[in-house]
Amino acid sequence: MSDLLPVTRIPRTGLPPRAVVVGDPFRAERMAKRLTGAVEVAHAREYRTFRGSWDGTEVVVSSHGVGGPGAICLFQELTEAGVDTMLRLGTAGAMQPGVRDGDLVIAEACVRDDGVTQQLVPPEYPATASPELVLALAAAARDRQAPHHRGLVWTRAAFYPGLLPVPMPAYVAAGVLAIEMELSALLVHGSLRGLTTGGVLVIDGVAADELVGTTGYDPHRDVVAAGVERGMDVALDALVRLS
Ligand SMILES: O=P(O)(O)O[C@H]1O[C@H](CO)[C@@H](O)[C@H]1O
Ligand SMILES: O=c1cc[nH]c(=O)[nH]1
Repeated sequence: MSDLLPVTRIPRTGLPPRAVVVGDPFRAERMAKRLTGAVEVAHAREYRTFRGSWDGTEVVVSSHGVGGPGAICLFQELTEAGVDTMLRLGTAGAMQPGVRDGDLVIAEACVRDDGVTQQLVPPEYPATASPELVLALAAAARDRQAPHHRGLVWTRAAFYPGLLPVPMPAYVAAGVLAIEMELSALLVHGSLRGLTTGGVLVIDGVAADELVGTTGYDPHRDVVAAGVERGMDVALDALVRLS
């Protein structure tokens, strides 16, 4: 058997047990630059994996790309490698007034529209974050004075619209805070494997009807970049708080 896992090329042994996972491989690299003694341990496809330490705690930082089906390959292989705590730092569109660009949304649970976990477990099964990670994230955000909200997130597989109506008004009326694409896959995977999992998302625009019209979505703005920088510190601090 190879010493490397098949999809991500992560070594099967030797990784620390706590990880931050992000969508964008460049975000993983930027985050690794914050760590002491960072080394890249794997790079295959959209999956880049680093290890290093933050405030004396050894951590993994890994990218999972866009979309639940690809992301869950990383979550599975990190689990095979011995990681037992995974925290997603992503971006998301706001769904409620008062949830602003650059704010953090700490997920308590997700709507499971991820396009992959329906093939693993019945759709009624919940996608919930580990409460200790929710509280650690909230405490870290407070300490960093990062504007933040706690609540429900909609994970949805389709980014660009198609022909079918999107149930946005119902989920807005139901108080869902933000929409993104991978977190429920992580939370369901975590529950099925007995892991500690959670997520913190940086708001990068408003998820209105025109949500992902190619002119309406611009995550490449200073207000989002500043939020991502805060989100990285908050995510790493939360992992340290757990240890
Ligand atoms: O910024 P990341 O972590 O990639 O998260 C969000 O951004 C991507 C869409 O642009 C999707 O992956 C979505 O979940
Ligand atoms: O899925 C996503 C991610 C970021 N912003 C959005 O509006 N949607």
